[in-house]
Amino acid sequence: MISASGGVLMRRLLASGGRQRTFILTRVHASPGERTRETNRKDERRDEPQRRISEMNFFISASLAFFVLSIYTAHYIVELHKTTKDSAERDFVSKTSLYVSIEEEEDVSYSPLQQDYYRDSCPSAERIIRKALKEIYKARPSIAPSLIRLLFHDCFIETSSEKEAPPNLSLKGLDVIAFIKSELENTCPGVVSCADTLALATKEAVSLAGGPKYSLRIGRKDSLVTFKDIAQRELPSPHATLSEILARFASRGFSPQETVSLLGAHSIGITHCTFFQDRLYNFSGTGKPDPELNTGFLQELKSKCPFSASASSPSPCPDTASAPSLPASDYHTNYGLSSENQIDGTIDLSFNNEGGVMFSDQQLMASEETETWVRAYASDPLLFQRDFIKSMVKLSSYHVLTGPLGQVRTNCSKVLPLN
Ligand code: HEM
Ligand SMILES: [Ca+2]
Repeated sequence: MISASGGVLMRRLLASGGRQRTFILTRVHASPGERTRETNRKDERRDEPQRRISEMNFFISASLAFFVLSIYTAHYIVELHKTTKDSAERDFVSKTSLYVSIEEEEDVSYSPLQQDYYRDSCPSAERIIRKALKEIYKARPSIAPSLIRLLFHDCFIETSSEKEAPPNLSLKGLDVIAFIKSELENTCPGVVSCADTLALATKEAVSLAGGPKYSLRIGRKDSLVTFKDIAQRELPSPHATLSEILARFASRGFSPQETVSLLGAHSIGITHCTFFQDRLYNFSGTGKPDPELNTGFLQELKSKCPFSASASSPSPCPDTASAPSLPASDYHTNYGLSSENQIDGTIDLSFNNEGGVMFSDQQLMASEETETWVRAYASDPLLFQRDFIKSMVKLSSYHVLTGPLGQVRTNCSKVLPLN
């Protein structure tokens, strides 16, 4: 089993080994002192076509190094399979080896899921998902970051149907999952869960955006209940401090290192101005900008996100500081509408590839441990890729329901906000 899946992994990695890629993440969290060096390049990234290019170049590495890693990984999997007999021994081996495979970790920790769960019931499932997403991505490349974010929210709050929960209402990509699910229903009615559809579609999205390919075990079931209260409380805020962020992730079993790797996802996609406006105009109630923002960067951000009283004054909603993942106005006036209907401006999360635009991202530089990982990932794209994938697999498998514990929804669109 392990060597077989390792072979698949290897073929997939090799298949993508020839592409030229650019690594974007890494300057996102660079220190303020380093920001000025790139200020001359920033204007190039402002318009939409440029944004798409940066999305497509999501994550990466020189193809040669990528190649080498994939070979080592596959080799390691094969060797491991030959030499180990039980999981305790495998555990030992994986802890002492430099090259720990994603497959291996998944095998030990998430056994209810399987490599080929729909082999008999819906053999074309993965192909249907891949094909649909490829088409959609061509017309709408922003679907890639949207799905990655959707997966994070869905896994973090443990159910796919928090339709009444404000933080999820603006989540883009739900429509696409509903569409892909309807395609699956045409071929294999009632077989493939919404949770697997999302996990597999997100895997494709990462790859389409230029990120690494990975394999994912499947067989998730959909939840029978919603967790709207959990949804409101448990999603981290863009104003969260490092200790708050680490605590949220730790309570779900993610180490600081894994947390940093996951937040590398903020190297693609957009954020609304609302989520960092206080850093520009009224940081911590001082009436002044965040001193961490250097002058040039601050001016750029201000020109993208002009002062808006509602965003900069203390929130009328006491919960907003600890919970929301969408603009405050969504909470209070446009409840239920997509954030795309907002007047609020947006900015690329990779804007300038410099300091973190969101306070929560910048916070990763606030402790030695997390800063070390930010720098390590910034200087070693392969390490980042590998750890990001491992964390995505872990996230995709967090608290999954399997077997009789869950259901297979026939219609994911019931989680759509406007239905
Ligand atoms: C401390 C934890 C996190 C906070 C506070 C946070 C917050 C946010 C916020 C406020 C936005 C902007 C949304 C908008 O304006 O529409 C955003 C976007 C995004 N987030 Fe996070 N996030 C966190 C962790 C994560 C993780 C773990 C992932 C994935 C593994 C992720 C993936 C994304 C992506 C890809 C986008 C861009 C979405 C798009 O362009 O449509 N985030 N996040
Ligand atoms: Ca969920």
